[in-house]
Amino acid sequence: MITHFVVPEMLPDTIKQRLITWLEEHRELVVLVFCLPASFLFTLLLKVRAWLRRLGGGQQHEVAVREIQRRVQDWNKLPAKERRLLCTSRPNWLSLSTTFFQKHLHHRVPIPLYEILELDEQAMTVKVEPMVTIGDITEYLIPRGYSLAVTIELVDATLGGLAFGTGMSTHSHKAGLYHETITSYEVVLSDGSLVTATADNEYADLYKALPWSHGSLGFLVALTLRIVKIKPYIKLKYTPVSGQKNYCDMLRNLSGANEAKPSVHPDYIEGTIFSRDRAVIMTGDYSDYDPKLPVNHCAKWFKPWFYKHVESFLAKGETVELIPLRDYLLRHNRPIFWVVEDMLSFGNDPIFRSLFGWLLPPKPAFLKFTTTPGVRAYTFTKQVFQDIVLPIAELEKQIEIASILFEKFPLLVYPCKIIDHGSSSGQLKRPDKKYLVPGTNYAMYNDLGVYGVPGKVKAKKPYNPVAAMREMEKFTREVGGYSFLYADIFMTREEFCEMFDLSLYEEVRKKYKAEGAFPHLYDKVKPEIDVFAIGEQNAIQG
Ligand SMILES: Cc1cc2nc3c(=O)[nH]c(=O)nc-3n(C[C@H](O)[C@H](O)[C@H](O)COP(=O)(O)OP(=O)(O)OC[C@H]3O[C@@H](n4cnc5c(N)ncnc54)[C@H](O)[C@@H]3O)c2cc1C
Ligand SMILES: NC(=O)C1=CN([C@@H]2O[C@H](COP(=O)(O)OP(=O)(O)OC[C@H]3O[C@@H](n4cnc5c(N)ncnc54)[C@H](OP(=O)(O)O)[C@@H]3O)[C@@H](O)[C@H]2O)C=CC1
Ligand SMILES: CC(C)=CCC[C@@H](C)[C@H]1CC[C@@]2(C)C3=C(CC[C@]12C)[C@@]1(C)CC[C@H](O)C(C)(C)[C@@H]1CC3
Repeated sequence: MITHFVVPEMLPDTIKQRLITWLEEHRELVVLVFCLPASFLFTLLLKVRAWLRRLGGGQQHEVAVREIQRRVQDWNKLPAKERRLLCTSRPNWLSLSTTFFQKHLHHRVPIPLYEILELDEQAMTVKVEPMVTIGDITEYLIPRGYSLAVTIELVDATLGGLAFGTGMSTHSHKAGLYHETITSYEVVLSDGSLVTATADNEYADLYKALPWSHGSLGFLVALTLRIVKIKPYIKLKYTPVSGQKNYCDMLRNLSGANEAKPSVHPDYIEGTIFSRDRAVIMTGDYSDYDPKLPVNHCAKWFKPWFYKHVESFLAKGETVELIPLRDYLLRHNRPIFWVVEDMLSFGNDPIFRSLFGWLLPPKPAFLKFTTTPGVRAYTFTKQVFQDIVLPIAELEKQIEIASILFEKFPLLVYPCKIIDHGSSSGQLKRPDKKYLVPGTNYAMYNDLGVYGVPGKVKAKKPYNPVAAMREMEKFTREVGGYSFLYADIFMTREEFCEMFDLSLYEEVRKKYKAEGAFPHLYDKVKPEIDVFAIGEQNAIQG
């Protein structure tokens, strides 16, 4: 895929074709000598930019918010014909979605809000501006002995983006999805007014509809999040399990899907599925230093990639080690879970790691910045990036279907609590009663992560990306699950409305005059390209 952007368009076709063939044959060399150093420089440039922004001192929160309100009021004064729908001016290449929302067709409003506003140790909350990243907040909270209740593993994700998209971590079987940890949102509505929405104030309907709204109801200018107390290490136990039912049962029991026993469920749970029949289940608890246990600084650049380290326990058997909290939270960083493996097959080689490990991972923003239409088509036809929230009771079926459709391992499993908030629950459909954990108001779901080049593509077997993804989405709808909307979706509008419950959302859009001001959720997250046509062209025929 790299080839398409290093070959200048103006070259004669024959030379261009030869160059492309050469580059494709030496793809990994191109990644090593061009892509990784360029990504490294790009990351440095972004850091300098952030540093300069800090040096300049941010605007006072109230002043910056008034400026956003003023811009929205000015937009209201435009003649109706000139009023294009509103979105933030954050460039799409900075965002962590695989789609490229067409911001240039919209009226872009800058949201220059990068500050952490207040830590309240009594209430155990932190108030932040929306462009604060996971990197910034962990840098601030961890030395003070706290962490967000749901800290996702990608340092570049913003706290606002996660609030309006969604987020989950290996602690989500206790804390739920990221939005369950948000206690209030401050939002600028389409008329320029500023409101604070909480679960029990007059804007409770807005509070419920904001998660999974992707900026289609208003501009977020501040949010308050729950925090938890931490310890310096995670005591992590790796348990290899054979037999699909065995590892699925184990994940259900550990996460509390069958019975709620909060004191016995570990703080962190993760499953890495290496084949239909073999998995390693990881359970972690906060811990102080224990001289009896080995300490593994697994995030250091010369260490084996985490999922490879995990895989080694299939042969070694059950093992316990201490992992410093930072290393635990960053465990999937260098190989971006297992995405980098498909770009650089020798990336986990000990010699490569010792010499060049520090160059990893390539920055998602760099990869997006350099994406050409050819690369974009390649990404969704020959690769798959999906996180899907599904009832854990159906875990065996999930694994069967994903392995038939994509032949891609490892698969990622994070258990996650989905709370039934009653009749007006927002965009997430209420969990089916049969999935509720007895005596509670929640059901245990899980994230199923499928990342990389499908085995069928590698083996040049028949593969139609659109048909495969639509099959996966159909299954998701049938069991009452939800697709993460940062990823490409292949549903029609009707199918989308079947997967999500948009009744409260549509009411809220009318009531707070988002209609005609912000794009509709479906329009905001649907792929910007004609996936059906491109998918058909790129399907591998049998
Ligand atoms: C203790 C700790 C916990 C972390 N937890 C998470 C997490 O939960 N989820 C996640 O996605 N990422 C986590 N990280 C990673 C962290 O977000 C990134 O390392 C950092 O914020 C930005 O990375 P960088 O490569 O841009 O900058 P770097 O060059 O790695 O860091 C810039 C500077 O900030 C310091 N620093 C970086 N992160 C922290 C931190 N969290 N606490 C104290 N000082 C820090 C570094 O020592 C350095 O001086 C954690 C890091 C640390 C040290
Ligand atoms: N572990 C996990 O849970 C992971 C989750 N993700 C996903 O990544 C995304 C977060 O990435 P990030 O790059 O930070 O976010 P994005 O920039 O992709 O923003 C996500 C959505 O929220 C909207 N939005 C963001 N900030 C504001 C604001 N201040 N006001 C109004 N709307 C706003 C964006 O609208 P607009 O287009 O107008 O900017 C966009 O539609 C989420 O979608 C999340 O699901 C990714 C990785 C891991
Ligand atoms: C719930 C959990 C564990 C989520 C983890 C999700 C990550 C694996 C995803 C989130 C964003 C993500 C899809 C991304 C990519 C890889 C997988 C990521 C990092 C990449 C970098 C793959 C290459 C693509 O061309 C492109 C650059 C568009 C994307 C960007 C987002």
